[in-house]
Amino acid sequence: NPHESVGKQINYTITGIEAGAGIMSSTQNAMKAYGLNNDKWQLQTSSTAAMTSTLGKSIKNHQPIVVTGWTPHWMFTKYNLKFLKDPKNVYGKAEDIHTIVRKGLKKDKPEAYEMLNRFNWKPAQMADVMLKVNKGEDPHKAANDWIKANQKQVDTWTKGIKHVHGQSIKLTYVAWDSEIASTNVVANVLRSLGYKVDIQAMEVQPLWASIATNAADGMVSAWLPTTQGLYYKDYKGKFVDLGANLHGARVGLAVPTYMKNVNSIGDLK
Ligand SMILES: C[SH](C)CC(=O)O
Repeated sequence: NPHESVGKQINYTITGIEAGAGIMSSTQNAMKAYGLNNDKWQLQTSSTAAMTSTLGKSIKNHQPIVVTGWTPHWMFTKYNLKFLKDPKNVYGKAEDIHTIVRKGLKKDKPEAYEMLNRFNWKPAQMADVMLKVNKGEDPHKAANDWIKANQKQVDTWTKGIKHVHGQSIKLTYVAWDSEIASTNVVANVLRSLGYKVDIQAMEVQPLWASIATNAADGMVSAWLPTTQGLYYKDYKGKFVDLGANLHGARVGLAVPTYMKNVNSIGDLK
């Protein structure tokens, strides 16, 4: 019933992803900041796959829904979505995705360090690989196809770095479509330098712990400064931040564009 408050229409539920994701702590902050925090409101934790499938079903049935959303992500190309304005700037401005490596990597594996330090690409390029994977292509192959189609740019990440033999690299990541794309591209480029590369998916907290405990060599999944700012602070001093590998990402609450009268997070009340 369109005359009911939006909150009532969505059963006071914001459809989220896995609990430890930075977007979830930002959303809890947003619910407090915008007064969506009485006992009726809930932030549903599930997984990225469950969130995108619930989103797809709601859109198919033209139903109202509010999800934790981010770009680059295929959900913004596949569906007509809009971010809700965040006048209190709880989610932060445009986010960057940083490359984080373990202390000591530069000394132990200078070639891998150098390549990881140079890795950088644009949101549209990440979205390219993501869309191929979403269409069912194997991530390793989708990454390889992208590398072949962008060989000149990829060569700038390895130019002058000598080939290695008999060395391995362990990359960790979170199985968000965005990081499946970036981690597979980086893994394939490291393989082209001669490394044996193992990539392992996990939740955000173990991801940061894997670098801080030297269990892994590096990761390209750090959404900063706001989204994973808590982890950055918790593990300060136990990792090396190689800076942004992608600028202009964005995190927030998103709704289908057919929810005409909802344009700011405050409109949900
Ligand atoms: C789901 S966003 C890509 C990143 C995060 O929430 O930590």
